[in-house]
Amino acid sequence: MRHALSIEPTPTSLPRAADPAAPYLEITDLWKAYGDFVALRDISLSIARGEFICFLGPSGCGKTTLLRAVAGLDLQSQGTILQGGRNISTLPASSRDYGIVFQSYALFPNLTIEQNIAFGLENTGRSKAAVASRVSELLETVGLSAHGKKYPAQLSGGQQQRIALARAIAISPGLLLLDEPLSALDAKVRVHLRHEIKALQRKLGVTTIMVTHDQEEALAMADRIVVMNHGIIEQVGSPTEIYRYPETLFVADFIGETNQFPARVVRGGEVEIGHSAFCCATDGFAAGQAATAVVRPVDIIPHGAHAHAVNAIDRPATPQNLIDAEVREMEFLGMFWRTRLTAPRLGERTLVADFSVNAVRRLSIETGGVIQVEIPRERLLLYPRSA
Ligand SMILES: Nc1ncnc2c1ncn2[C@@H]1O[C@H](COP(=O)(O)OP(=O)(O)OP(=O)(O)O)[C@@H](O)[C@H]1O
Repeated sequence: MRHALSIEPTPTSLPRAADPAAPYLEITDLWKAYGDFVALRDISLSIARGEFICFLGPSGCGKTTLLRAVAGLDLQSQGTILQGGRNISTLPASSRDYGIVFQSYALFPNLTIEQNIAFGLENTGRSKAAVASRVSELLETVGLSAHGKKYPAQLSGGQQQRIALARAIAISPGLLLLDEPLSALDAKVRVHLRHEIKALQRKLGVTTIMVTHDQEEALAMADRIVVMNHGIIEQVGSPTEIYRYPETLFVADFIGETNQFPARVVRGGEVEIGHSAFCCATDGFAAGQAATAVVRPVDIIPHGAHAHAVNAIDRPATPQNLIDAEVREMEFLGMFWRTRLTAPRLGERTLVADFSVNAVRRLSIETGGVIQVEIPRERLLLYPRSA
């Protein structure tokens, strides 16, 4: 067993000669326990210089614990962390090279905005004039030049968070850590600030880790997402990889929406759902194996009533995956229609499908109507299920 639950004294080494191909942050075999409870279990992760990484997962999965280990705010029980080739595993937070932004803006209420930003700069040996010039540059960077003389309470939540960001990047840290920085803001400000943070990160090229439980935020902002669950990493990948090719049922379910059906592999390339067989990739599954079949509502393709006909214009790519379905409910969600369908071939279960406004109009889809829908072969995913 690797998880000896004590802090391993790891010597702090001098930085290695910079190798541009080497990861900027390298976490290896990291464990964290609180008493008997293991919060992080054998985490290994490499982050490239300049990457924007999101730690994403449900409450309690360990994402904040991992961020705090990187920051030196909570030491890991075991494992190593290298930053820029330097072993920082046991360095105190004050000796590490990062700026951090928390969910609660954590600005000093009795200091002006300028003084808040200047705070971390004043002990860096800069002259007063250099500090003032850097502060005004940072205020301009976050678009709040007119507010330098105000106090935090005189700014909105979104503005305060931009100041917290300016303060975090003031000393040009090697690493920017963002702990749910947008969670306390209302939806509109959150979406706006998302773009600002991403643009700023790109401009500065600073390696960034953001903790979030908001999948949309992670998909919109991250170069790569680290999906966590119960103290382990379930998958690391780009937003499209995570969304399109979830490696586990947990990831499929946590990112985006899913229909899930109990299924059984019939033979290579074919799976039985409800009362009939559908085509899908069955790599790694044996004939007869129980599985959970997953398809996203947005991936279901509506077809005209006669899509089966040999000369039909919108003939499906996989005719075997075309099913007759009755529209039980329709809900207009602004950008699309969410429908609930029943289909004899799927048995008792309801299939949720999202159709564009155009498709609904073009195919005259309405509640009570019978349509044909295709479950595309490449969008039907299988995960192991205990029988
Ligand atoms: N100081 C502590 N003592 C004991 N258990 C802790 C401590 N800090 C965290 N934990 C536990 O470790 C687990 C991971 O906590 P962590 O804060 O990392 O989760 P999280 O993924 O960031 O969740 P959230 O989104 O709710 O903040 C949780 O079960 C939590 O209860």
